[in-house]
Amino acid sequence: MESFTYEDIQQIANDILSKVKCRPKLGIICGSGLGKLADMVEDREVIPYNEIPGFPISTVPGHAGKLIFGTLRNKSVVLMQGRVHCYEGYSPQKIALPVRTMKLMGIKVLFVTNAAGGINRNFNVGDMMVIKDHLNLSGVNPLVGINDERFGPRFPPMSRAYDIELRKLALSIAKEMGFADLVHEGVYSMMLGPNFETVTECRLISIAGVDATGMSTVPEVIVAKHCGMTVFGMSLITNKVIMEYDQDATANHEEVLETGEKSSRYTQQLIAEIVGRLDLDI
Ligand SMILES: O=P(O)(O)O[C@H]1O[C@H](CO)[C@@H](O)[C@H]1O
Ligand SMILES: Nc1nc2[nH]cnc2c(=O)[nH]1
Repeated sequence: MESFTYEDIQQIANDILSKVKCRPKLGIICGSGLGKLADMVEDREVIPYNEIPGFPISTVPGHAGKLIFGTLRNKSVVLMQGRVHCYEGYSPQKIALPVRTMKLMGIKVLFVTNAAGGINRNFNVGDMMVIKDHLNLSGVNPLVGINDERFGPRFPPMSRAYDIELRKLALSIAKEMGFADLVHEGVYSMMLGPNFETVTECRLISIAGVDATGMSTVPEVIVAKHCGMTVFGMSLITNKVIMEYDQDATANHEEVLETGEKSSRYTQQLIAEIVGRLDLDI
């Protein structure tokens, strides 16, 4: 099994920090088609993943593969403009590496975003979902292997993974900003992918209480919680999943990216506003 020691990751974190002036406490992971979040960052310092020895490289369209350091609403941040997924062939441990690297760079709060298919029939394309919990249907877990207590405990709890105060803040900001009708709260599920769900899979997870489905985020959140980070998660609903047998329409990545292009404006505004109000001295 592929594994990375605390010292390996410390080395990567030190290498990265030696290249930038910024010392962020907040990390943001941009989902498919959500890389535009990086446009809000000022005083940028950019490092492509392929210039970071040991870092995984994004291979999927819509994931630029760059670390962007800078300021957002006067807060020092680092953005992952693009993530990696297990279906790209990376081990869950490799998926975990950027999050642990952020931890050892001093990140205390992690925002994770993703593009997801709407399972909840009340969700429309372009809506957002503040994640309140997740269902790991991927069959993988980045914490499998020897546990290094310097990261966290062998058996971490995963209830309340998504910070309740940040969830409340996001919903109240959406109300204040006049787009509360576009923002829901719900449960995200992760399938391994890369195929989109079958009709039966969608019906099953709907019965299980899932509101949106994707192929990412869960490994990052598990690792972030394991190492004590505060986590906020948000999905952009880029498509409605296919719930009827023999329906003509099919899910596709182009639609996912198109919706990201058209609708990520509100996601950007919401995230910027939350960041502006964060107390990062925690
Ligand atoms: O979860 P993110 O990276 O946003 O991307 C989602 O969109 C892609 C499918 O269109 C999959 O990678 C799925 O996980
Ligand atoms: N698994 C999955 N991932 C997605 N990413 C964006 N839309 C979808 C979807 O419908 N299903």
